[in-house]
Amino acid sequence: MSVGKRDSGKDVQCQMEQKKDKREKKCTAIVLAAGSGSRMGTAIQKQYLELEGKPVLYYCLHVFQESRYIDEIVLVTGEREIDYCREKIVQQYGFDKVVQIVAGGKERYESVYHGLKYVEDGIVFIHDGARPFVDEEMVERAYECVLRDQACVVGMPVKDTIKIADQNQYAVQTPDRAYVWQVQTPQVFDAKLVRAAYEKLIQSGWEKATDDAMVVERMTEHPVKLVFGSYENIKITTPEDLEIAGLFIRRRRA
Ligand SMILES: Nc1ccn([C@@H]2O[C@H](COP(=O)(O)OP(=O)(O)OP(=O)(O)O)[C@@H](O)[C@H]2O)c(=O)n1
Ligand SMILES: C[C@](O)(CO)[C@H](O)COP(=O)(O)O
Repeated sequence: MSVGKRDSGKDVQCQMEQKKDKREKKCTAIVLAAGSGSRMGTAIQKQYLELEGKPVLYYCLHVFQESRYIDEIVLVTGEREIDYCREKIVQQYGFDKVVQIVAGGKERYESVYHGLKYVEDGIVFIHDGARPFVDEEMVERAYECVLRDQACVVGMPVKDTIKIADQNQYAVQTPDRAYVWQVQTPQVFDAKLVRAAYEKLIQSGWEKATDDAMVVERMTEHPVKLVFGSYENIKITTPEDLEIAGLFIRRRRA
């Protein structure tokens, strides 16, 4: 390697360190892995299925473990999977940023609520353990956005035309797709804001929250900013998603 090249490598390293040093807030990732995976229909829950030699859950934990933004990880699993996760995932792959492994609830929002109890103030990244393709650039975009807006979610503009249907499955509306996004995770918030929203949600008894942005929107009216995720940041939900995920990983390795 030439001296010039080595110097520019040093510069890049130095810039990265400065960026890290400039970080203003502690960041905790809550990784959700307490779902039953009913739509996947496999005997083993989808987050533990093998994907190119590693459990699905491994991939996002690896990204957060390596991230220069994430300080700690709270892993939320089923009560019966806590020991398995500790031994076969956290210890086996050396994920030492995992500071808690806690039992989740029946619904996703209950699992988030349990996880939030272990988060101190700062910033919280709430992420589906069934989304293996979060990456460092996405984490960075979300981090920069949350510093300004206190609440943001990653997602992508939809590619298809969307129809709103009535109960009889007749199309009743076609929203302008320039304003329609499909949201993903991580969903990233100021910890105090999202904790207050979840406290209110639990008190309200409302049971229809399918993502965290919805909880913040309804319970606090605080605006939630949309940040670009990626079209690869899929959630493993049904069997074909696992095949697609395998393809993405093999392509990256090639
Ligand atoms: N009670 C729940 C439900 C879901 N999740 C997690 O939230 C993410 C997104 O949920 P989803 O894909 O709906 O997972 P499942 O509930 O497992 O799947 P299904 O709805 O098909 O049963 C997953 O990482 C899942 O493990 C969770 O931690 N606790
Ligand atoms: C949070 C989420 O992944 C955003 O797309 C999604 O809403 C989870 O919903 P699910 O019903 O648990 O799949």
